[in-house]
Amino acid sequence: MPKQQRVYELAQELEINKQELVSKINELDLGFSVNNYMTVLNPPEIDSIKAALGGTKTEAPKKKATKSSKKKSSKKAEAPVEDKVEAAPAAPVVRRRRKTATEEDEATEESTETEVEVVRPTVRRRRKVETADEVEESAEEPAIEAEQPEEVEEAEAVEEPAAEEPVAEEPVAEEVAVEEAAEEEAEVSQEVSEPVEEVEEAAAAAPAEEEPAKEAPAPEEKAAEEPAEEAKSEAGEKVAETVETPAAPVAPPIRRPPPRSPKGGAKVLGRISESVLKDRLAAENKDFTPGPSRRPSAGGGTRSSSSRRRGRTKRVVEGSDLYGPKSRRSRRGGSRGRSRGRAKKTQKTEITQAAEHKRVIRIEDVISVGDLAHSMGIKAAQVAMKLIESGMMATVNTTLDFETAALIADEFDYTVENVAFDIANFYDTTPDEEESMERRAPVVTVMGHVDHGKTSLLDAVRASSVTSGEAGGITQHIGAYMVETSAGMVTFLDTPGHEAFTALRARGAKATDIVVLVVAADDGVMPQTVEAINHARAAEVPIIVAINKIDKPGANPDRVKTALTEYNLIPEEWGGSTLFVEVSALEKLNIDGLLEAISLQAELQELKARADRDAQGIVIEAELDIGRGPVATVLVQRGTLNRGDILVSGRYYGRVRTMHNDRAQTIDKAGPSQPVEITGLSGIPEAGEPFFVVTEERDAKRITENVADQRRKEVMASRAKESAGSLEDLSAMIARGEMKTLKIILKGDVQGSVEAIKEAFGKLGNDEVRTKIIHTGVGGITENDVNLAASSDAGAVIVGFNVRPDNRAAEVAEKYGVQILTHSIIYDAIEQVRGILEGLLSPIVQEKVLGHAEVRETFSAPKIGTIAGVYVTDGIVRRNAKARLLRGERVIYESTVGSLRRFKDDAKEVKTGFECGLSIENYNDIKVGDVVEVFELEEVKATFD
Ligand SMILES: Nc1nc2c(ncn2[C@@H]2O[C@H](COP(=O)(O)OP(=O)(O)OP(=O)(O)O)[C@@H](O)[C@H]2O)c(=O)[nH]1
Repeated sequence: MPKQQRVYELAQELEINKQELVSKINELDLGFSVNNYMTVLNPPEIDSIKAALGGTKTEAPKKKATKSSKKKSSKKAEAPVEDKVEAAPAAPVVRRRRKTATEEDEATEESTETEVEVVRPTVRRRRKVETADEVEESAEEPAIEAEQPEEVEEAEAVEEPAAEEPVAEEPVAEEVAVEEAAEEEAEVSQEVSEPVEEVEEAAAAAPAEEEPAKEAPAPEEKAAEEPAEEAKSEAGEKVAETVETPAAPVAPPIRRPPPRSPKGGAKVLGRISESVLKDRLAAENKDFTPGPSRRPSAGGGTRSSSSRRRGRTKRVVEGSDLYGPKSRRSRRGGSRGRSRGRAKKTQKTEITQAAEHKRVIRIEDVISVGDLAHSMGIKAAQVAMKLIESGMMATVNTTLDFETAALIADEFDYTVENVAFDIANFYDTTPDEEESMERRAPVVTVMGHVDHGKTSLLDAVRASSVTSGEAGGITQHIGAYMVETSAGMVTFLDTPGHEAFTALRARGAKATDIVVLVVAADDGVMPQTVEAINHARAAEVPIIVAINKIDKPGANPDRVKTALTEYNLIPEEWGGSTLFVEVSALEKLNIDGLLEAISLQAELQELKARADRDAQGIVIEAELDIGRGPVATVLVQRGTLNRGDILVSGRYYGRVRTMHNDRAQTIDKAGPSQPVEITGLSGIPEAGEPFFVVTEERDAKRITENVADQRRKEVMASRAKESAGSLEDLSAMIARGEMKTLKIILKGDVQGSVEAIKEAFGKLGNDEVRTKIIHTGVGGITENDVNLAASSDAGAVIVGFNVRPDNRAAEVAEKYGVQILTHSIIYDAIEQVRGILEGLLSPIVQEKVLGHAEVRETFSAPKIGTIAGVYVTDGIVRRNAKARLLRGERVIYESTVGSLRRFKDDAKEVKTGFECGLSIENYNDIKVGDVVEVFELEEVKATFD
């Protein structure tokens, strides 16, 4: 001490159950919460937990004793299960009861575990928990399995009773998987426990909610520890079976004395008669499938803890949105693991109607058919069938986008929720209450054709500002500034030019309230004027037309007005609704008139914002200042930005260290429509990137990390799509000279075949193209492989020999456009790669002679030059075909056939035996006796042979 501890370590120290400790920490409202028992606690947190849990320790010795004895018996039971389960005699239920009933004085959570064991064998559950723990600590990465989705399906269908598949086989090593498993366990436990209570009540047992296995008689525990392990295991299995198979013989229930305990959350132990249980479930309109390989409940409070955790997922930063992809992967892995475990445990599928709240499937943009089916607890084939019925060919690996997944899920009465990380979810888009808002300055952007006077007009406006002459009011360029007019403040974005405007708009940010369209009176409506109109229209921003340069002699404002009517910009005096102002930026004529028009327009728009809230806004521009680090000009759009606020913008965040207004004055706060220059960000955000303020720095960190991750993937995706969209694209790349090597990631089922294929690939190719193995490995194709392929400079293909991509890898490959080639015959793999390489070879250009023509006479034509009167001796002569002039054996000139005529008519081609006149493009020195050889070039696919 003092040192950090994980929750489970503290639980060990406090001698309480780790899940229970998680629940308690979150219940105690200590000012922090924990996600799961792997969460790291700081010394102060540890102290406050210990202080708050002072009373808990008193229970510890009992618990420990119970737990250890339970573990002991549980462990004893484990070993034989796998080998002897089939040989064991069936008498199970009683034995199970005995074992579980031994848990005298067991604390809340322990008793709930026991209760689960009533209906499902303890052995497996205990093992899963323990194994998961162990794996969690030891394994960094789940074992890669050459997992074929079909196998999963098969497994679901087989559903053999198989306690022998240890959960540790599954890649559940990661924390989140375990956590999720725990959550689900809790739910199962709760569901299962309800009937138990009922049974107990029926058996005249009183306060079912109250007490763990207090009444469990000691002899039963002994019985549980008897050497007849196999019988016990068998018992567990049998319990499971009898519960779901109505025809199975049912052992008579053993009634127990009503349990008593002052502690809440514990459940009464009692043996459940299958028929009673079934009746109970039937009464509740539920079905019961004992399959889920869920761990025993970690305590009476676990359900609430689980829901608390869910509740937290809705929090900005605790949500699943913020979990890294790694966690998500492990979650998936975990869920697959459970699926398989469940499949092997049950004899046959029973359709379990999920509770309403569980009928929501959360996906991140996409989901595979297999995963979707799994989430709905149905066979992938059913989902595939639905898709095929709707006209979409699908396999278990087909990736569905959110819309399709939602449609299909709806067919099965499920809802799909897209929980993909989207920073836009963090922007508060709910409008503030009308009464909380106050008038704000309009934000104006000046646009127009080049040289029509945008900059001059902005300068003139700035100079006209009431405050411009103030001492200390040295204007500095911060990309935006506020001008005080007689009608109030106006904010000008000093980003003339369409690019800046569109850059802001491209990010969905609407920074501008009014566009001032500058049109030079002497030049009129020009292409960029029209572009500006279109941009403003697209952004639904009203336009004020400033007809500039009216001081110029050739100025013709009416011509401009007339021209603009074509674009539906009609001045008021002509019956329209557009404000037109005639100005001279140079002479500073009527600048007030322009500002007045702006104020009038702003009034019409009733621009309001709430000031007393966290700031939100947009980055106008940002750059790196050598001395100050990243400097950003931001426009506050709602709320007030304070110095010291934690600001998040795209990938970057930081505490606002300094804040200056457009006159370089240090300020502490900035309200709506105010542009300020800030420092303190971790990087340079892009112009147009929205920003918002968060309270916790760690929230900012997590959000920006996710944004960075997401943007990286987007870049990778677009790059991969461009570069590795298809094999044809790869060929196109080589044609463009962009790739000379075919990068390959090679995965195989065994090292031997990987080595053999690697060697064979190495021999393919020639001087021009070759393979380059950038990664090899034994095992299934994983998301990492796909990421590697996608991030490879020129894209890479993945070759899988006797292995397939897991669902996640397939999804990501689809997303990034990474090619995955799977084979089970080495020869085929080699041939395909050879084919790709050959496709990458530059085609061979061959010459094909079309024919010859002998020059019989020559004459010259005005415009054309020398015309040769020729006789086609063989083949054909074609207009525009390539031609070379031969004099004897010498090639005199190479060009194309220009004009081609027979008598007075133009001809396309002339055949053997005919005469015609032709010219050779750019060559006149044709002589009688020369031969014109006509030919064309054709491309032939190159091969290595
Ligand atoms: N006579 C006259 N000349 C003007 C007026 N406004 C601008 N000019 C001149 O027009 C030219 C272009 O003005 P700018 O303000 O640079 O025009 P701009 O639209 O900002 O140009 P770009 O930034 O290149 O798109 C300059 O030489 C200005 O002096 C005006 O009202 N009257």
